[in-house]
Amino acid sequence: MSPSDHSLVRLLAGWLPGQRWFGGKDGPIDDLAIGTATELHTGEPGLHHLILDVRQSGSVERYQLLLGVRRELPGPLRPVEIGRLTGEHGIDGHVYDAVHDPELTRPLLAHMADATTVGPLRFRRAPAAVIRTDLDGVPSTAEQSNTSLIFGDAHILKLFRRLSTGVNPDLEVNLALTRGGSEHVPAVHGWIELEPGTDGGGAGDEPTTLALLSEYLRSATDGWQLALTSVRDWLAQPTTPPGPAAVPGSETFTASDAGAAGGDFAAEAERLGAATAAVHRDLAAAFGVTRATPARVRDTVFAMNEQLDQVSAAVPEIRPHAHALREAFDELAAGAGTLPVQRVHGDFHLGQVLRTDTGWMLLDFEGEPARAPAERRAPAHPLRDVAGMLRSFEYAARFLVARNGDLPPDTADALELRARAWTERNRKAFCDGYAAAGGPDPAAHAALVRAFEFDKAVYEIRYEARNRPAWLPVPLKSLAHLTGPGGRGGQRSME
Ligand SMILES: Nc1ncnc2c1ncn2[C@@H]1O[C@H](COP(=O)(O)OP(=O)(O)O)[C@@H](O)[C@H]1O
Ligand SMILES: O=P(O)(O)O[C@H]1O[C@H](CO)[C@@H](O[C@H]2O[C@H](CO)[C@@H](O)[C@H](O)[C@H]2O)[C@H](O)[C@H]1O
Repeated sequence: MSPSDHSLVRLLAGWLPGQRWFGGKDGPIDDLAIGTATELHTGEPGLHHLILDVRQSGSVERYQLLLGVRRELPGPLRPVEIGRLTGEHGIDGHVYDAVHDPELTRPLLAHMADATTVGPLRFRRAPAAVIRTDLDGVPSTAEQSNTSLIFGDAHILKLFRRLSTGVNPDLEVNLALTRGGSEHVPAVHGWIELEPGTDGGGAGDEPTTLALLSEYLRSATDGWQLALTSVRDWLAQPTTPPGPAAVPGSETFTASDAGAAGGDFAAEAERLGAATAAVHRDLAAAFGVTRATPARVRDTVFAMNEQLDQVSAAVPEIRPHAHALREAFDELAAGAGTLPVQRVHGDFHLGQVLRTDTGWMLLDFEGEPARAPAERRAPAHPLRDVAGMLRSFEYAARFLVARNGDLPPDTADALELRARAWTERNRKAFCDGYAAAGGPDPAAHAALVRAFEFDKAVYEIRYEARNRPAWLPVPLKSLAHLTGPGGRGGQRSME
């Protein structure tokens, strides 16, 4: 296959915007080129690894793809067909997203087990890891930005879809935490990387991480699913009698009432807070703690305002909230003292935590996919992660309320009250667990937490616009609550 295969390029340009992991849905593709093409499996079916250079609004992003080629496409693979090539550059057959073809997933494990190099691709096995080569991979159905393949009950391979030059922080941090003996992260089993110099440069001698193979935590359920189950239970509590009084005690309905419902999540939220504090300690031990001067804190606030400018330009619906957002950012700048900063998770939310038989595990230290690699690695105050998780409680409740569509106003108000009660109860439990386990007390740093939460909400609006436009109402609606009267913008009393 040659990088100048125009038919393939045309097919890919039409196919990319429909993929969950494509982060450029907010604008057209101006140009697409195949950066590297590496044949990983010859014959029928064939397997090619592609790196695509996608130009949009003047900048180029790189995406990774495993392309399968078959003369005849079996029924189960038809939905993932990209198109058909008729002899161009020796390809005569159907091309498709190969992560859905179990036959083509085994070679990936075999290459990692043997630590081979194929063209610019280097397959690596972690020291002491045993990689099974007799398992087929099945794509995970979890809600995620990349694509993960699950190999039996042994391994999970995350294929980073949008590539950042250099070692991915997910690999870097997981290796460091595993080495330090952290109990809250799955073991690294291997990875795939791109030789330095083959990817447009920019990172000196550092290879670019393409995929991460980890221990598969088979008994685990992710926090997002657990939280949704709890919210669903709570929202479905019978209401009596119908009509305006349908909300049980709506005027006096409190966060503690939410605990009376089935599927209460608060004890889990508290344990999750404790696990988060433990991982922050492990991260501090592995990477150290430094102190950010007031000038650096003001730089952080500058970056928050800058992100808001960018998002306001792209998503006009955020503009009515801009003033309240800037007030919260400026309050942090005004009171800026010296802050302890360290490596943090960087994109902490309920989809990044797994409840196993033995407790909570933390995943995906990649940072926010929409940020530049240097920003993702930058030390931050650990309450930034706490704020991320607090947003996630809000998301879980609001996601299900949004799913109910247009409801009569009374019913909508009732659901809103219930959702808020669930959110408050779990936010508090999480913060209590975090502080009790030795983390800085969120209640004692309200301005900091608020600024981080608002900044995360702005980030989420951009993320949803680019990746999942159908979800955009979730963070937008929560902004109205956050910045409105009685929202967190008005909760100065915590300090
Ligand atoms: N080691 C693991 N064991 C079991 N499930 C996992 C593991 N790692 C990830 N998952 C599942 O995959 C989902 C997505 O993983 P994540 O690393 O957050 O991917 P992404 O960065 O693409 O969002 C998680 O929410 C979880 O359900
Ligand atoms: O998991 P990723 O590292 O890819 O993070 C990105 O995608 C997340 C969604 O998959 C996104 O998280 C947002 O949606 C979650 C529900 O799906 C919610 O729990 C989070 O609170 C919310 O931020 C994340 O922001 C993004 O970086």
